[in-house]
Amino acid sequence: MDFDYIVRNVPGQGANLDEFTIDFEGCTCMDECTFNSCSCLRFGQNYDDEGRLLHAIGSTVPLLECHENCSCVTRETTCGNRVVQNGVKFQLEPFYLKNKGYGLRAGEFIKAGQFIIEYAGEIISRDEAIKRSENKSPNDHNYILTIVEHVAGKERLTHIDAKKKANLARFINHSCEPNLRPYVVRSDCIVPHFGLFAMRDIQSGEELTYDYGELSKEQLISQKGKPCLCGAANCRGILPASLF
Ligand SMILES: C[S@@+](CC[C@H](N)C(=O)[O-])C[C@H]1O[C@@H](n2cnc3c(N)ncnc32)[C@H](O)[C@@H]1O
Repeated sequence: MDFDYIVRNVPGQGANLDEFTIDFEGCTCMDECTFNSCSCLRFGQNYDDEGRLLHAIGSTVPLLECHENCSCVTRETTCGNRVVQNGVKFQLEPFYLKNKGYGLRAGEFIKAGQFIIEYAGEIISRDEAIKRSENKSPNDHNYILTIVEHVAGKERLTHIDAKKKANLARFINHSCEPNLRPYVVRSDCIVPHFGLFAMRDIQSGEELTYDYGELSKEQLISQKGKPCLCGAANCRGILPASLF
């Protein structure tokens, strides 16, 4: 439980600092930012009036929020296209589970589509991610999350290590039948945010979980890996563990 609390990603070993600079052109909306007028919403409206995600579950369209360079910066508390950047709005509670270590649960009722938290940590290079995972014993918890994106025919990997610098998202366990869905979100710079949204209504006290991803080819063949203890009827049996 020993880590420095941060609210958003910070550059770590090997990170490209240029990717953290505020770079995107902003929208020029004089009024409300909507699908018809706002250049940040060219892929579609992101949120409803209550800040709930509108994209269909399973959509791969990138989610772009308004930012520092947008004219709505003067209305940033009311602009409806700023949700992930405004941070956690619900009571979230770390708690101890015998078999999985710590987990995170909802401290209040949360409606489907609401933003819960982003997985924040140190952004590190691929080499550093390999080095850190090699230095870990197989039974240690893994806190390195890799975002895989396909941009213009190329694979783009972002490694987020929440071991030493993190927010409460580091406590969220995997489930093969999760109640949260991750979404890649960008606002001001190239470095993506890993936003977690409620897939359905969540009751106070329910453990929050998301699916850590597909099993790698090697895992599918060998069926080796950490046993998954999510308890879901459709449990795949092992924890998705591939870094890349
Ligand atoms: C990001 S951490 C989650 C928080 C962690 N349980 C803790 O105590 O800090 C990921 C690690 O939690 C454990 N874990 C998460 N989901 C699990 C599951 N469904 N079954 C077994 N272990 C799980 C694994 O050790 C995994 O590497």
